Amino acid sequence: MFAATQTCSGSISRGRTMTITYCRRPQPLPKEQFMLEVRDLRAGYGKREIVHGVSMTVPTNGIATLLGHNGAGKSTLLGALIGKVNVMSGSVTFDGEDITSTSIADAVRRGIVLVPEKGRLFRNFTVERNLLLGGYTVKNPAELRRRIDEAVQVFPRVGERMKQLAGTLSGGERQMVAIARAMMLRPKLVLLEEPFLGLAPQVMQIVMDAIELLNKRYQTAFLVVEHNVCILNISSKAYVMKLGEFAISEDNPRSLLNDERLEQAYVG
Ligand SMILES: Nc1ncnc2c1ncn2[C@@H]1O[C@H](COP(=O)(O)OP(=O)(O)OP(=O)(O)O)[C@@H](O)[C@H]1O
Repeated sequence: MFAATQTCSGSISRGRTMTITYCRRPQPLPKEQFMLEVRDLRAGYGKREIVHGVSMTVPTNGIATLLGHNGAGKSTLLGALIGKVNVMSGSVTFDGEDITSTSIADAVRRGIVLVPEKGRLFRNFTVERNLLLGGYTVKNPAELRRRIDEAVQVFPRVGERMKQLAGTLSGGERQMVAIARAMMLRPKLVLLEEPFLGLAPQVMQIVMDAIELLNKRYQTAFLVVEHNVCILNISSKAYVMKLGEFAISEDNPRSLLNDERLEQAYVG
């Protein structure tokens, strides 16, 4: 549902000049349904602990957002969820099963896909080949083609660039292909790292609309790491990280747009 109710300031840490003129109301979700549940997680590199005992949930079919200043530990936390970063203690439950200290391959097999910052496409492959590689476990060619067609419905621009080398795409197009590629496996949970990074407002809006559409159409849950607070408009849960801990945990993310605690968590 769309609601032209208030404006939304842009990135807190990278300037506050952007204005988005409408907001949406996230659908309320039953509180006890979690796709991902993290309990007292400590994680880091070698003996250096970066994430200091955080607990969080990503609602089933929901969009959770993780905000926080540079170096707060957001990427480290994401990495710990999928076996990229060492978990020191605590637990991670995904879709009702314990996956603490899982491997990346196991996380993918279970339906968790990471879209890293800037998408990390295969630059020397066409857009089409990137999408085909994204669906590498889909053995039925007709099904694979159907999924590409559905990706083009969500991102018409991706359809226009199908034969173009990924390395020649614009930043926005790259982000669209990266998300489309992640969706090829119809994951249960997508971990999205800074999807709005460097995007113009209109392109950012296209990407945000697509996240919301994919979430609704495929019941895919998203955990989005962002600096741009506009993501709060489509979020059903939000966390703000500071120095490896959560300074804020919020069930009504839009309320943070007018909440001094958000700015405090960044600069205080
Ligand atoms: N591979 C690594 N080895 C050792 N330390 C690391 C490694 N990756 C990150 N760090 C350290 O962990 C801390 C948190 O970094 P992290 O990338 O998780 O923060 P972030 O919140 O994602 O920051 P940003 O918003 O800038 O991406 C930083 O002090 C960083 O130097």
